[in-house]
Amino acid sequence: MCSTNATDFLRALPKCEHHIHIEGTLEPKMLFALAERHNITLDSSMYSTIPALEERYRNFANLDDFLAYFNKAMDVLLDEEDFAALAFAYMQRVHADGLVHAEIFFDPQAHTGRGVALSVVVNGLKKGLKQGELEFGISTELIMCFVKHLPVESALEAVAEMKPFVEKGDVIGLGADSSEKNNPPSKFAAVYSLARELHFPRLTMHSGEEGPADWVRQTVFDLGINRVDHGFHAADDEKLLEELARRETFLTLCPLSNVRLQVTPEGVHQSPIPLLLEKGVKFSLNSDDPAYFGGYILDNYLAVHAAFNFPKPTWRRIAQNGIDGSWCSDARKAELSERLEAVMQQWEGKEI
Ligand code: HPA
Ligand SMILES: [Zn+2]
Repeated sequence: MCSTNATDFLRALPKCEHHIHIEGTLEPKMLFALAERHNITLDSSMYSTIPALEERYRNFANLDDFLAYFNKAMDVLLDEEDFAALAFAYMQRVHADGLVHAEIFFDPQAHTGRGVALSVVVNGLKKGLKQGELEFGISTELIMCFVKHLPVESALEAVAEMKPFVEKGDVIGLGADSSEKNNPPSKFAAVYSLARELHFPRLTMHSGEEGPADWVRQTVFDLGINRVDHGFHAADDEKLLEELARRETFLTLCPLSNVRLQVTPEGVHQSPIPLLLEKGVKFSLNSDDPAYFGGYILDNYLAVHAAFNFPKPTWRRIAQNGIDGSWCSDARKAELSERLEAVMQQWEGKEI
């Protein structure tokens, strides 16, 4: 548990989120409501009641167990309005947490594979995000992820299909998510080569969530990707950490996700966050799939504070690194840095 002061301070910190799957914000309540709206009969062996589903979400055995639910739930997302509502609900929720900038993943193959047009997905998401930006002043970007469980050819097609949306600036980058088991980063080198050819401005990849430190090494050294989503197991290799610090590789950590997916089964205190700070590896704190993992962005900050009780200067450093590591304009970064400075001044001399 965190004190009221710590909660207020962490809420006030201008926070940036770089690892959030929009499909992972589909709350059970919205899932059931959309199923009803579209006359979809949910599979009763997975979806009986909202409380039963919430309870099931507390008991994931591993990443693949979670992915079965994550991928099934999306069946209720069908039209532009659904995607817009999903994106706007996320913006509304994180505004209350003090989020100021979000870089948001989505899985185009998971939708086009069900017959939903790519334009429906991107235009719907953009609509919801734009409404949220206007109402709450949160800046956002979209990053497509290809899914590692489908063939490389499918990922190549998905990247090629995204080209017009990248040219318009609607999508700024490529990531990779889904099942890590048996899917080393090197398998996907051609997908990133194509993204570079098509001038995707930004590249990232889920790596080292369940996979070993060596796969983080492959991601950064062999594929030349300098942002790593999770990157958790890099912490098993101190030499690698030193190299990541030297290269200013940015890790997007997800503390509550790691607990729910049994990466840190006993709690956030098992996270290597203090070691990363000591080694100078830059990272942000993120919610990953908040509807499934028991918390949005502030809950993740609070869980880290409950585990490590960091002093204010450490929190300032984490927040500043989150701003500096963002894929927004320098002007936006300067604005957010000023906001951080103002919050630190307000809190000067106060205990957290
Ligand atoms: O944490 C994750 N890892 C891999 N794939 C995912 N898809 C949604 N969340 C995740
Ligand atoms: Zn993720």
